[in-house]
Amino acid sequence: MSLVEARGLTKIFRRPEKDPGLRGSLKHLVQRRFKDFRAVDGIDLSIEAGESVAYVGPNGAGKSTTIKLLTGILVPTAGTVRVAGAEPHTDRVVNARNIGVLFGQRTQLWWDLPVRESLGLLRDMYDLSPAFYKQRLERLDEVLGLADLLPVVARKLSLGQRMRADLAAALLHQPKIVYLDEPTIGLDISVKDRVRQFLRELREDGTTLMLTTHDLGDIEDVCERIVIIDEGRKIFDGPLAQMKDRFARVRRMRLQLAEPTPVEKLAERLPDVEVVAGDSPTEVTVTFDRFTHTAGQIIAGVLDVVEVGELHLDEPAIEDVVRKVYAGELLRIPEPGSAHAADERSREKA
Ligand SMILES: Nc1ncnc2c1ncn2[C@@H]1O[C@H](COP(=O)(O)OP(=O)(O)OP(=O)(O)O)[C@@H](O)[C@H]1O
Repeated sequence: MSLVEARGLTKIFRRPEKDPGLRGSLKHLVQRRFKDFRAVDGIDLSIEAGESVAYVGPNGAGKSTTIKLLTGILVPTAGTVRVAGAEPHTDRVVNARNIGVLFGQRTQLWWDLPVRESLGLLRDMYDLSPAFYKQRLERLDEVLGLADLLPVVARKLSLGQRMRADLAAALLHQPKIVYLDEPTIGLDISVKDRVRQFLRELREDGTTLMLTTHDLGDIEDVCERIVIIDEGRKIFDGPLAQMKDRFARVRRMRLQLAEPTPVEKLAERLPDVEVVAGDSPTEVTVTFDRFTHTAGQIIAGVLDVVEVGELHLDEPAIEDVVRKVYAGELLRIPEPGSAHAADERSREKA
């Protein structure tokens, strides 16, 4: 069985529905109306021990709600969820021992206590033996540079220091899986690098990671797998490289031509494609939509006009794809070659 197993996971919130203005508010006071809203809508998710998964989607996609369902903070409306064999919302104590949680925007440290005392309280809550606690603190100090922070009161820590102390708090009991919500938000580059390096080490130690982030660097540096959700539904689940393949739509080909050729001649032969002259009269760059043209068609079109010496197909940037995810544009991109893609092409042409 996978470490995390969710089947048809669904969370429906009841939202008050009221007409605009004061009149609407007054009416709502006497005659309450509600509407169901599916924040998480039938998600299937399996995560194996040792995996590191980025869980991404535009604002309001349902990321935090999913994490809350997996951590047992929320009870699902429908579907099932098991984490290390336990049902998070019913087996709360067992679940708490198996998981660690870090919310980049909030702290789980006691605000007015030195970090050492917060960690001591967590040690007692998790019932850790003195030997285990000592060995854990040493390990966390090695990777997070914790020693300097231990005597400092949480509210006096800088954001980067607070994040290190919070990571230690989330990891003290050596959980099987750690959920990280925006773990590098607001950190400067050097602290970010340090946190990412630590997350990689954690992964190497065999800890399973699931993180939500808007930061491409976190995804590239820490995760092998990416799950994209939108409007509560999963729209992609696979390796990062595959995501690029599936969603990166615009491709760029740079060609070295056998002889100087006006770009207009090439453009005539390649309608719906952008042809731009390069630095020399024998260089051109062709930008095309991978869903409407293949690289082979582009090369054939150019060869009808002129011989080609060398060509180079640029790798699509993951950054472009992630930007589209956060702009909520991915839903509109159909699977290449699918009937839906053909429909969209004919719609675009029309
Ligand atoms: N307690 C609640 N009651 C009603 N609606 C809620 C509640 N919690 C979340 N929602 C709604 O559910 C949807 C998903 O919210 P969620 O916080 O999971 O999104 P998210 O993907 O984490 O977004 P963000 O990137 O902005 O944090 C949103 O439309 C949000 O308004």
